Parts: sequence; structure tokens; C-alpha cells
Amino acid sequence: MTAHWAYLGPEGTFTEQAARDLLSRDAGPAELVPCAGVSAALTALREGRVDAAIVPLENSVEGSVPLTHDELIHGEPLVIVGEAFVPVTFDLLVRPGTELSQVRTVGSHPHGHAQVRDWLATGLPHAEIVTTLSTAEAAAEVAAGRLDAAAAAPVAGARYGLVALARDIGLERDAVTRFVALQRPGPPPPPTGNDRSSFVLSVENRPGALLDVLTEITGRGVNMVRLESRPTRYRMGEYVFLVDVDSHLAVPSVREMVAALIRRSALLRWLGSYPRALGTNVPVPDFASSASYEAAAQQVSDLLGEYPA
Ligand SMILES: O=C(O)C(=O)C[C@]1(C(=O)O)C=C[C@@H](O)C=C1
Repeated sequence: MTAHWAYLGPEGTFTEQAARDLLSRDAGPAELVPCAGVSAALTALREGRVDAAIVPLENSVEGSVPLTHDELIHGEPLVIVGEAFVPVTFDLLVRPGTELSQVRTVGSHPHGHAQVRDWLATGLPHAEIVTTLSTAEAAAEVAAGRLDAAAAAPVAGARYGLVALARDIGLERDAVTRFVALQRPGPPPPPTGNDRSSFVLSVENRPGALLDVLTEITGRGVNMVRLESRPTRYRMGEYVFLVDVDSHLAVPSVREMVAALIRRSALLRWLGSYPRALGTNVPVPDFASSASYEAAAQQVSDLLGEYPA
């Protein structure tokens, strides 16, 4: 049966490239469904109209995509089942025949604008910056004659019949965006040996509260790879923390860490375990290996005089 995957559309976004990358790694057939915005893609998933949704999570230059983070923290729960990294290169796309001196409006996604800010400041200092729901939406608006130029992916130029007035206008040549594939809550994909897990923490407002919770992570030899804070929305100065760690919930050290976070009432939301798409898990200390967890559990059983299961 063909699965349906929603993504931040329209056609020609970086997110579509991420979805195609994930599709090439997935066993089953799937049809891509473009949606007008991150929230629209996630609503389609929550309402059961699609089986998965692909959305941007963070960029190597501009940092996290706040809307995706807030959806993961506050929206009806979803879990991450996969990730993809896409190099992001921006072209200044215009209708054929347009000259630089004729460009009065430039559209892009807010993350796109942030990455081409320097080029626009010198190349088009008087142009009006117009924010769109995606880079490809800006390209479509140029094709429709409602904008003069778009800062978008080269593939969007080909898709909408536009030409590049300038190429590779981003701040950083090697910029990369990380995208995640989300599904409705369910068990994680099986461990691969090179996985990542994500979750949301909430901590009390008292000295050492965050340190206490982080100790539950580091004390088990679990490698934390990202810690991001977002406001709770309820009160000024209160935050929740998004955490990524190496490894998978099925691995004993991670399983015990999650249980400890639950006991401390610190685990606000589990966001899933999924294969890592870039880099490898750092080696865990000996005391945190699965073999040493199993050997220790056996020794405790022996002390109790329990019979082997
Ligand atoms: O608009 C797109 O093409 C997207 O896929 C979104 C998005 C983002 O949200 O970060 C993806 C990569 C770029 O950093 C700019 C925009």
C-alpha cells in the first residue's frame, strides 16, 4: 500500500529534497504531499490524512526552526522516526529578462532571509524583504508576477521557470539544514547501532534543578548532543529544554536514563529514537555499555539468590 508523506511545500523546497532523501532510504512506496507550511503538514499528520510529515528542525547557520520546536513541545504529541541533512544553497531567482536594478521585492522563508541577509544588504540594499511560508512559495510568487525575486534553492528555479541572477548567495558555503520525519506516537524503529533520541525536559525553578536532571543523563554515560531552550509560553522567564542524545531507548543506559527522568517528573515529552543520518555515536564509557549493564544485573540477581530467568 502506498504511504502518504506530507512536507513543507510547495514543490521545490529544501524540505522536498529531504523528503526524497528519506524516501530513497525507506523500503515501501510513498507519495509526497506538499503542504503550505509546517503546521499544515503536521495537522495533516495529526488528523490521519497522511502517514508521516517531513519538516525542518535546525539549520547550521541560523539555528533552530522555532515553529517546528513549538509544535513538538506544545502540539498534540508526535514522534521523530527519521532525520535527513540537506546542504542549503541559495540562488537569487527572477523571471527571465529581469535585471538586478528592477528587483524591488525579494521573498524567502525567514530562515532563508537570515542566511542571505549580507548579500542582500550589499547587492540589493533598497529591496523590500518579503517573508513567505517557504523558499519555494517565494519562487512561485515570482513566477506569478507578485514578487520580483526569490532567495531559494536552485531546484526551485528549474521548477518555476526562473533564472538565477546570482548564485550561492548564502552566508556560509557549507550550510546544512536538518529535517525530521514525524509520525503519530508509536514504538520506535529498531536500533541500528547509530541512533539518536530526542525528548523535552521541564525543570523546577530552583538552584541546581537543571544540573540534577542533566546528571541523570551524564551519570549513565549517555552522550548529550544538543540542548535547546524554548519559553514555556505561560510565564516570562520559564523555559523547557529540548535534548538530543546518542543512542536508542532500547539500549539499557538510555532506558534507565528515561526511567530516572520520569521518576523526577522531568520528562515532559518523549520525541522518539531514530537512525542517525550524519556522524556516528561517540563510544560509550565501559561502565555504560549494554554488556556491563547485563553483567551487573546478573550479579545483583546472584546476590539475591535469584534463579536465571
Ligand atoms: O523553505 C524551504 O525551502 C524549506 O525547506 C524551509 C527552510 C527552513 O525552515 O529552514 C529549510 C532550509 C533553509 O534553511 C531555509 C528554509
